Amino acid sequence: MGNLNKEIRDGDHPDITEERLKSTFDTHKMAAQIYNSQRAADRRNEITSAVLKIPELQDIKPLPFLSREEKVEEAARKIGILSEHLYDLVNVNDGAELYHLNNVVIGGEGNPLALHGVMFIPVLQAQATDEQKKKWLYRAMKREIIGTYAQTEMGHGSNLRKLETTATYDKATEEFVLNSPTTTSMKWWPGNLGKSTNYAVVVATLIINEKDYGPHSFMVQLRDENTHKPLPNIEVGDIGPKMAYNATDNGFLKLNHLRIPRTNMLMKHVKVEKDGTYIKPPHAKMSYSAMVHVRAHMNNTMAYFLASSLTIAVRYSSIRRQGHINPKEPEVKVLEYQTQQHRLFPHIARAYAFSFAGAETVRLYEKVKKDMESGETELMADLHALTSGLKSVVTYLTMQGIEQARQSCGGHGYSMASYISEIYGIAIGGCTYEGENMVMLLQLARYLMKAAKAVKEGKKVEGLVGYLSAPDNRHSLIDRTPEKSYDTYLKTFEHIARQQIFRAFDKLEKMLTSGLPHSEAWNKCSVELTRASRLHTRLFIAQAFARRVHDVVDFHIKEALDDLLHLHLNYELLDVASYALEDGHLCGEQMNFIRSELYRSLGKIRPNAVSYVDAWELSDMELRSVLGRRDGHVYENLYKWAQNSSLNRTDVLPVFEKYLKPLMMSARKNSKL
Ligand SMILES: CC/C=C\C/C=C\C/C=C\CCCC(=O)SCCNC(=O)CCNC(=O)[C@H](O)C(C)(C)COP(=O)(O)OP(=O)(O)OC[C@H]1O[C@@H](n2cnc3c(N)ncnc32)[C@H](O)[C@@H]1OP(=O)(O)O
Ligand SMILES: Cc1cc2nc3c(=O)[nH]c(=O)nc-3n(C[C@H](O)[C@H](O)[C@H](O)COP(=O)(O)OP(=O)(O)OC[C@H]3O[C@@H](n4cnc5c(N)ncnc54)[C@H](O)[C@@H]3O)c2cc1C
Repeated sequence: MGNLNKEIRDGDHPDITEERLKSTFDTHKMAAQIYNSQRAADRRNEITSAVLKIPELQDIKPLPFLSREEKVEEAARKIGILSEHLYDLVNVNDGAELYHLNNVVIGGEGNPLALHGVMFIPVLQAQATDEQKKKWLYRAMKREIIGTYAQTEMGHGSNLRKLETTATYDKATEEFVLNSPTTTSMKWWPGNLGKSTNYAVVVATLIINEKDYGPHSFMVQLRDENTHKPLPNIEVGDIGPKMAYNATDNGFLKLNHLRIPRTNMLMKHVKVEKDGTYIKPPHAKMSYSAMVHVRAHMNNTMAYFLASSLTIAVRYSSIRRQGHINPKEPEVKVLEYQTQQHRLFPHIARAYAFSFAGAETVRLYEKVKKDMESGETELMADLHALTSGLKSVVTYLTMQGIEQARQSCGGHGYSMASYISEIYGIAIGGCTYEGENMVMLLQLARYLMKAAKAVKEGKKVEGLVGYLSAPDNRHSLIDRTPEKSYDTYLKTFEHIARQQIFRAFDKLEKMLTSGLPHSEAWNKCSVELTRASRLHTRLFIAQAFARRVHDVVDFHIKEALDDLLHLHLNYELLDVASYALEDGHLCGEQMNFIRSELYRSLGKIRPNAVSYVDAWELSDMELRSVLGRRDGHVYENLYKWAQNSSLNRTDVLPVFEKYLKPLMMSARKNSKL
């Protein structure tokens, strides 16, 4: 097969060039699959090229060498330049392009407008009336004001019904009185709340005539638009350094009987009339739309984080030589070791899978969003279930994959020069934010239990849970069908998910029949319930991957994706096989078959490994990793990178005279005695 990777460059490390010459597919055509169209893939590269030509948009030094204050300032400096020139420099057209521009120029550690774009604008789009949009949304879109989404409190994040911030309606003045009555009621965590934003959508418990109506959204001006000083009755600040994501000022907010006009409650779907009459929304959870928005997009964000770490690890593994396979031959690239392949390749397949599952999720999200505009809410439950499960499974598996990528780089993986630790720190926030993973799995479990109940009652269920009422084979046909017939794999995944869903259902029913209150029975079944949710979600991911491969027309791309899918199905099935061994759906012989298919897949993927990660088209500027450099010249650049360390400014640090010298002197004196 001739080289299809057009990006062979003079001067690149010969070991990495050798990899690219082996490629069986055109990485830019593969990028079209990852980014869902050739146009989108082209645009990413156009944007990167435009940015590379603008000196003031380059990093002033590698980000790990910046202090927190410098990180915050750098992000703000760049966002200022970008905001001014967004259209003339790169003519950004949509959210995906904006996200890419942000990743290249600023990186994943955040910026003052992060929550403005990700939550503040979406919440206004979904929940503000036309009049409110005129007042705030259009100003927000022009960046005349900067906002965030302030929901979580020090004491409560998951259980929204117990938020302590109150919004009490005062009929006499037609105002809401917003109050943080306790320390734990302070808003705590919202991104950019600390120092950057001057407005926030604050989620507070609505009280009318002493009746609690649950969480509702209110627009609150936090700071003076000119001086940026906090307004009276408002205390606001930064919550301090975090594991990562430290260019972002996650903040706290204390409201002291702050009065805002009645018309500051976001009232597109729900209303409080002047006289205090409450008008319910068409669906009780419409006000949760901003969270669903982020959850729906998180698969792609996580795929990106995972792909970034794998790009670094796979490229590095192709130039890192250590040890021998054949003692008579030179030291091998560490990528030749089967353990290294097993450590990395299944995660490459997952990154692709998350991206394809993400594309399907965003499509459903867009449909539901459109429906909601006209008050249609039928698909909200499906979307909530799907996004809750995916959010949890994808963030968790991404965490595993990034950590494997780090370990696969040996000692240099632990250095910030790899940048993997920063990517890890940013990505794992996703296991917590936008719904703690266990909590979200249990949300999906509610949906699954309803479906299981319907099936038990003899009803047919459809859509995402349709397989629950479909015919099932007693034994898997996995090693009894022609090669590359994925139906048998998917049927085995279906069987596993179905069995676990009904196992959890039966356990729950048994406890309920024995007289246990529902919430107690639910808690006692919750591990089984979360397992059911994970298996259901992993089935969906495998199906989405198979659907995409099925739809691809280009022969080389289809073949390369098919190899990844084959690896994915075998690896994932081995990971969950105990469920199918338990009831004899799979037997020992089939386990051997799956294992040998997995090892065969690793060998098949190996020649294309660098191309699979190159296809994500992540520029050096965007990766910010010495190990992940596209040209493979790691060692000389590691040395250059270390020169940035402020500890190297002088040969002798003041601590020598201050502490080390006296320590050694006194030790020497003592040893002479
Ligand atoms: C583009 C983005 C990309 C990347 C992001 C990058 C940077 C951003 C960085 C950080 C952003 C982080 C922002 C945040 O973290 S904001 C705060 C997020 N907080 C949460 O997610 C809180 C999680 N908790 C909840 O969502 C809820 O409390 C709850 C767990 C869902 C429970 O709610 P509750 O009101 O008590 O409801 P239940 O009684 O449990 O359920 C009743 C009923 O309602 C259904 N339900 C719940 N939610 C929804 C929904 N959103 N849509 C539809 N239906 C919903 C639920 O299933 C149940 O239905 P039943 O039929 O079973 O009764
Ligand atoms: C980087 C980052 C950015 C954030 N940005 C924002 C933001 O912009 N705006 C905002 O409002 N918030 C933000 N948050 C807050 C975030 O949304 C919450 O921290 C998150 O929803 C989890 O809630 P919690 O902290 O209350 O966790 P808790 O609910 O206290 O979780 C603690 C433990 O309790 C368990 N648990 C809790 N409830 C249940 C249950 N019902 N059943 C079983 N187990 C349970 C959890 O699984 C977990 O193991 C951010 C958080 C982070 C880390």
